[in-house]
Amino acid sequence: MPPIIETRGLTMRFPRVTALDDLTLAAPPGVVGLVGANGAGKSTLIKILLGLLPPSAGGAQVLGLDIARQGGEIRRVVGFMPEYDCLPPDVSATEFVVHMARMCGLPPTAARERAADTLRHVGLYEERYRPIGGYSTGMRQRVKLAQALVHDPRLVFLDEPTNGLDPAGRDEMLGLIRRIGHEFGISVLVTSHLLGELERVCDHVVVIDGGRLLRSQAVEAYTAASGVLVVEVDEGRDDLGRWLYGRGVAVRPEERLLMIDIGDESVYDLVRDGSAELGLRLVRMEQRRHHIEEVFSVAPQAVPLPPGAVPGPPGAVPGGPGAVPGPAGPSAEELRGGAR
Ligand SMILES: Nc1ncnc2c1ncn2[C@@H]1O[C@H](COP(=O)(O)OP(=O)(O)OP(=O)(O)O)[C@@H](O)[C@H]1O
Repeated sequence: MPPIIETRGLTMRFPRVTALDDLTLAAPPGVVGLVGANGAGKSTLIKILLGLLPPSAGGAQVLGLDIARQGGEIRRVVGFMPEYDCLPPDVSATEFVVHMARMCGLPPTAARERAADTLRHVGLYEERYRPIGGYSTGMRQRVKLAQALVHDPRLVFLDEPTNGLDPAGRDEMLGLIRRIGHEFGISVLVTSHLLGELERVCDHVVVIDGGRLLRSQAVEAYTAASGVLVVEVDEGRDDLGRWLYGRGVAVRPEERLLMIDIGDESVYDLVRDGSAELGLRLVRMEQRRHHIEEVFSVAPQAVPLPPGAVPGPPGAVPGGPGAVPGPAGPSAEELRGGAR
């Protein structure tokens, strides 16, 4: 399937900052996440893709349409939910969304029908007749989403749609985004500075940092199995660690668990045998999966053992290939808190 978005060397220089720096990427149809810390260049990219802001250099296509020459056509087939609140307080959601449908060229009756359907789809019912000024943040986000969908677009750009929502509102919004992509068949480009939430709803995630592309790949590729085996025993963690270490296994403790390098398959048998020989109850043995947050971590590091946990010569615990990445780099929460 052809990409929904393709950029080539896209660059946007403002007088004091380069917001996008030679960005080349291709995003497939489906739900695509665009993640980056505040100021990474997400909103700038959306404005350029809508044909509203001419880039300093490079080019892009959206649904095969060229941003430099076909901005109007792009905006006809793409819906946009902006990050910031831009709703008139003294009209109702129905009036506003009907108005937006009319602006997109729908005749009056079709505009009213589409507005009613769309507001229902985003979960606004009786409230839709009340003035927007009295709405909660969650309701306002839904109105912004409805106006992005009312002209039946093939693709929607959602800029930070979970901003300002409480955990329940966030879950509902994420559920809606998945439905838009998977039930309504509308491709979605959704931005967030929260990596974890994109992991839950997206098929593909693009990560940018300081206007540069860090990574663009399917979500499964971010969360592929790592080379680390996680083992939990109900007691005797250190005994098992020593036992494994004595047989040449690279092992280190982490909280109540043992992290073991999967050198080869025999390590599974060794864990089983060690637990049996020591009379320990094996609670868990599973291959650790990567987290999407690790994109922002620096190179994997060895984590030193707490004194006396698993004895061995100094530096014996391996930090080579397969070592669990250390807690370096900003976490998702730090990314979130960074510039708010
Ligand atoms: N019109 C403008 N003039 C000058 N600088 C701008 C302009 N628009 C954006 N910038 C700068 O470009 C950089 C990228 O901004 P952008 O809004 O695209 O980031 P973002 O990833 O969407 O972050 P946020 O979530 O905070 O909006 C920032 O340093 C911002 O200050």
